[in-house]
Amino acid sequence: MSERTLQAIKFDKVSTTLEILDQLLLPYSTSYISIKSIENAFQAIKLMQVRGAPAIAIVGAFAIVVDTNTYLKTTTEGSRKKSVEDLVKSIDYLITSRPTAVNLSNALNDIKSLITKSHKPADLVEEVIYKKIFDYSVALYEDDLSNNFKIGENGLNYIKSILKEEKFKGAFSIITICNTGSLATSGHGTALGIIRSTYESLKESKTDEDFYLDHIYPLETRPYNQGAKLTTYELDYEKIPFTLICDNMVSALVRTLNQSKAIKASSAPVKFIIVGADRVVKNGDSANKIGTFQLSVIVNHFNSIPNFNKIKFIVAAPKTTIDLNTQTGDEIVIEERPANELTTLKGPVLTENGIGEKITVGIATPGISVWNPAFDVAPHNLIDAIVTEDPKVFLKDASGQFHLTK
Ligand SMILES: CSC[C@@H](O)[C@@H](O)C(=O)COP(=O)(O)O
Repeated sequence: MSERTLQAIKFDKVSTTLEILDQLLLPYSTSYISIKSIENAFQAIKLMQVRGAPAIAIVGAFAIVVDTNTYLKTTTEGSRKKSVEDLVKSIDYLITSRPTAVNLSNALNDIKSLITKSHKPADLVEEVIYKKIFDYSVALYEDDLSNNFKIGENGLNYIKSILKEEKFKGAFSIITICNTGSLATSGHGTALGIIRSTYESLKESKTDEDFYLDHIYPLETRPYNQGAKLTTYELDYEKIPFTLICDNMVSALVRTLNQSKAIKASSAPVKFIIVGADRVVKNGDSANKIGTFQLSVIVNHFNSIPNFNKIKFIVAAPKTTIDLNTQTGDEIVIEERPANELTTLKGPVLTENGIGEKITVGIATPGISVWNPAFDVAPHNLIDAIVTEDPKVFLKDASGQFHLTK
């Protein structure tokens, strides 16, 4: 295996080059691919070589930078033909690569308005436009990174406050779905960022009276297995103790652990389910990887049992994922993925000598009808807290309503 890394996006400000870690090859091989144009980015995002709401927005923005730079470098002032209208059209095309995550459309619409505010549609693309796109994209990347560390800290403080309020003592566990870590963002991550920050701060009990984070349960996250392939890769890299489970093992795991029975890995009860988001709308309904909704239902079921060890359902996302223009989750467009992502599995042959060629294996009857939504929506009434970079964690008021702000 080539050297392991958690850096999903590499943008070189001096040479104006963009490379992304090919997430379809992880965890078996670490290889970067070069993104040289808007079309390259469209394909990489659609194929999920880069995925995760913040990461696709950043790659989309940097791809416009690279594309525009190449155009300006390969044309002279006299030979330029690309108009602002042409550029806006290609940005609109890039937005369609993945519809559910709002970060991509937010960032690319921001870039469009930056350009159209100062230039008319027929104006030619020139250096001053490039500079605006460059500055915006670099700030998007840097802000995402610093916001993720704040999300981590704010999530940790929320977790501590809940455990103190409950007078909880001893070891606890966390369940998470999909991949929301460094690979899905500019670094550190959102839900996985909270897990990182919490483990860093609460990895061991300082006194018998303390609580500490003992174990993480990442879900496999069918059908694309972002949890099995990517979250386990990140947790293993960081040496955070974890045990992989399938998506359909959550209820059994929670019932076992929270009734003080042990499994081989740990006996620490599950106190938090922490998920990322692709779009958090005005009332707090949150779209995230398919399977997230059922997690919120499971939490609700267990929390309704008297004397059961209570669980909090937390959504972690930067404010760039909040969409105040959409009122409820019913209005969110859910991306549907191709049938073969459910009926086949792709991966390398694992041989005694290491990793062999990549193959596709069938796991369902060929040609059958398949429904393959990439996301679902956890309703706000089943969400306890929405953690952003803002130190004030969003909680519901007495009537069960969130009041989200940008
Ligand atoms: C910080 S990433 C938040 C979400 O984008 C993440 O949880 C998720 O659902 C990613 O889905 P994916 O289909 O892998 O792009």
